Amino acid sequence: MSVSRPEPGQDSLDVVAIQLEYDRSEPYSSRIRRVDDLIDDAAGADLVVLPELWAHGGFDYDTWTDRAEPLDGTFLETMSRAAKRNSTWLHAGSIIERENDTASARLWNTSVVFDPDGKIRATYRKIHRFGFSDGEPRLLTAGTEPVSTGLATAAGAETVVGLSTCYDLRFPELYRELVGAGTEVLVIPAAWPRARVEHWTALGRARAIENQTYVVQCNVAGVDGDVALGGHSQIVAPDGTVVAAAGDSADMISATLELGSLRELRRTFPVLADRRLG
Ligand SMILES: O=C(O)CCC(=O)C(=O)O
Repeated sequence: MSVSRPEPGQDSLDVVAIQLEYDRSEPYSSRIRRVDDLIDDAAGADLVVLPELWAHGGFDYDTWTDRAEPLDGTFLETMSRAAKRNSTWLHAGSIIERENDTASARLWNTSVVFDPDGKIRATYRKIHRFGFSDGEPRLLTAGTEPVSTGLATAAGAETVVGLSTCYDLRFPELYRELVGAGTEVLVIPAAWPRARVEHWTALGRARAIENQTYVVQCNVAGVDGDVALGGHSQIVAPDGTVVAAAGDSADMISATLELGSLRELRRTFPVLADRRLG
């Protein structure tokens, strides 16, 4: 992982997380067009975040092989144009990424981050696959590399964003690695079920507090097949305060991330420096 640490400063970052709701009757192409318009509604943000597998369907396993795309596929081309049109950083959530056109091609659950020129600046293949003996472990290859990326705004703010996806949230050791690489903002797209939504909100706050990072969690609402999704996207400050929160249905939440305050907290309450293991 190669990232540079930002210079200290009183920078801030305006973030919007778009909590989507969809059902399987909505055609794939219409869903993409609808979300493309929603990205325009977030115009002015420095960073726009979408949920995990929102186009491909978080639990729509039977469609994954057909819908899977390479990183230069048409769906991500649409996301690239949206980032460029709005001059925004866009975390496009994740896609089912296809390795190549062969029948034995590997598939990954891959998050993709575009810069305001519409260029891919980071991709992250989900390391912890959800489903135990079914779902992701059955269909997808696990990622192996933690990924973070530098992010700079036109106004001069600079930070490092650490990537992870949904079930990863249960594995705190991943976040320690990301923080070791300079991460100040954790972005976590998800398709997290309603049955365990308390875990989603509590673990997001825990990751923020223990790592002294902002945490941007973007979930899906509604019902995907027979799975009720949890919604409750949230943006958490490094002291654990929830600064923006969504409810049970489609929503757009926003917050200004005060990077100067984060750096001040780390300076005045330097718990990360007291780590003894790893
Ligand atoms: O950990 C959980 O409870 C949900 C995880 C999940 O739904 C996923 O990673 O897709």
